[in-house]
Amino acid sequence: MRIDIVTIFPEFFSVLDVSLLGRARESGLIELAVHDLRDFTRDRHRTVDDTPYGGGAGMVMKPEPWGEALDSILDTESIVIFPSPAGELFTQATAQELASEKHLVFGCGRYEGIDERVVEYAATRARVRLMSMGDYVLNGGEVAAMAMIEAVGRLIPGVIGNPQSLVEESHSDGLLEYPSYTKPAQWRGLEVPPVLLSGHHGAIAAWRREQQLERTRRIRPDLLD
Ligand SMILES: COC(=O)c1ccnc(N)c1
Repeated sequence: MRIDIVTIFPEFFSVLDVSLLGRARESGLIELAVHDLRDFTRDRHRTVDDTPYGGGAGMVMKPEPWGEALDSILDTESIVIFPSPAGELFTQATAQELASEKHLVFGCGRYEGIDERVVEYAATRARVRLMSMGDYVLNGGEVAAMAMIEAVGRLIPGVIGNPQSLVEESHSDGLLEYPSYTKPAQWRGLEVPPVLLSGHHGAIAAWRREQQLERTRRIRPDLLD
């Protein structure tokens, strides 16, 4: 998979050089490039924003630099993702879906957002989706893009060492994950549930499933609708 990110804070993504995704990039499983939107400006001050038509507080990102940036990146297989509080909710199912794409392009907005014509123009060149991480506002799309890149990247075959660990985690089967324990068996007067020490795999699987259902009912009943 190739991932391109357009942002005015390219240094924000240097963290993607380390850890899991860093290794995935070294192994060629993921090809990632970060583009500074200001490199696509034509004026001396490398201006990326201006006042909003119709008035209102704040500034809007100008369309011209975005047009030049997207023209240099997009191909027919690209899908452009604009992180936005006005987007569709990004879920594990979305991550699974995007993990099979060949080319993800993240357009990270700042200020009061990006001129809407950028989204309209991008849609003439590629598939476009606005994606939200939940009902809250951030200062820019970078944090959301980072979360989506991690959520998607870890699902790409070969990125995670043991693919089985992807099967038993929260939301992979629509439920919250069961609680996990490791040594020591007693810690500060707290015990590990005895069934987990029983070696009885059937009973352990049944207990874990019940824990998933109980937790989901208690914490995220909406997932059971
Ligand atoms: C500027 O972007 C945001 O504020 C944003 C992006 C994605 N999800 C959100 N909940 C907010």
